[in-house]
Amino acid sequence: MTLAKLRLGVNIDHVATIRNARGIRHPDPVRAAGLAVLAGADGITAHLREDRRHISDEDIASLSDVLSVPLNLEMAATDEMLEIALRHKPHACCLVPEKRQELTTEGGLDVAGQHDRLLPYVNRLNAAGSRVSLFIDAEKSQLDAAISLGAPVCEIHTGKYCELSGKQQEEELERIRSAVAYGASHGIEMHAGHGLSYETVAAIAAIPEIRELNIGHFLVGEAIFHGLEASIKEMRRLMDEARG
Ligand SMILES: CC(=O)[C@@H](O)[C@H](O)COP(=O)(O)O
Ligand SMILES: NCC(=O)COP(=O)(O)O
Repeated sequence: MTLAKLRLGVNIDHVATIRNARGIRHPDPVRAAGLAVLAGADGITAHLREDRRHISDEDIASLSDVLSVPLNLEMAATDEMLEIALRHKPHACCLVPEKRQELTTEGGLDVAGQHDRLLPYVNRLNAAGSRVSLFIDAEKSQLDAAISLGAPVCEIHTGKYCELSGKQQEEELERIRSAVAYGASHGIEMHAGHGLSYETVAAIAAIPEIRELNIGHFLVGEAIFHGLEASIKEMRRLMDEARG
């Protein structure tokens, strides 16, 4: 069976990580976003962290001005980030958890535990016309909370799946499959991402109800060896192959 084509959102955060290592303008993540689009990205994802360790406010302003494809702004649920999102009105806003000391986003947003705190963020972003996405672990309780909040999209955190191996990885994959099926059956558009690579993408891409994958760190790393365009094209090929 051939499944509907998956969208690929290319996350350009770690182009900015390299730029920021020198505090200069090169390499420019906005230029990388343009190349990613030419290579077949259906959208661009950027995480404006509260500590601005990679993407900057100026990057978000430039991406909002120049992108020809949808921008998915990943952000913590804070008043500062809400104000920025309402100013730029990106196509999508993905609410993610943040910890100051973490190296990367360690887990999903605890939507079930913060329902009432998150409600005004979801409502204001929905009202502004941005598609609200909640970055969550593969748990039914989190999806129930997302449904009750009226979020149209959930993105399942695939980081744990990517780090595990053998039976544990298979069990996590099964948890992701059931969560995706559950969310989709309740009308949520299901996305997935975090830590995906050539080795891990196929099993996730083959989950029929998933509509979009967001992939960044691996692609930026692989670009060092094969170039950004070739790396994105290979990821696209693996995703298409997994859809049959
Ligand atoms: C929320 C998420 O998954 C992405 O933001 C991705 O992790 C890249 O940003 P970090 O590596 O800074 O977490
Ligand atoms: N939301 C996941 C994302 O945007 C990309 O994560 P990664 O591939 O950089 O780990």
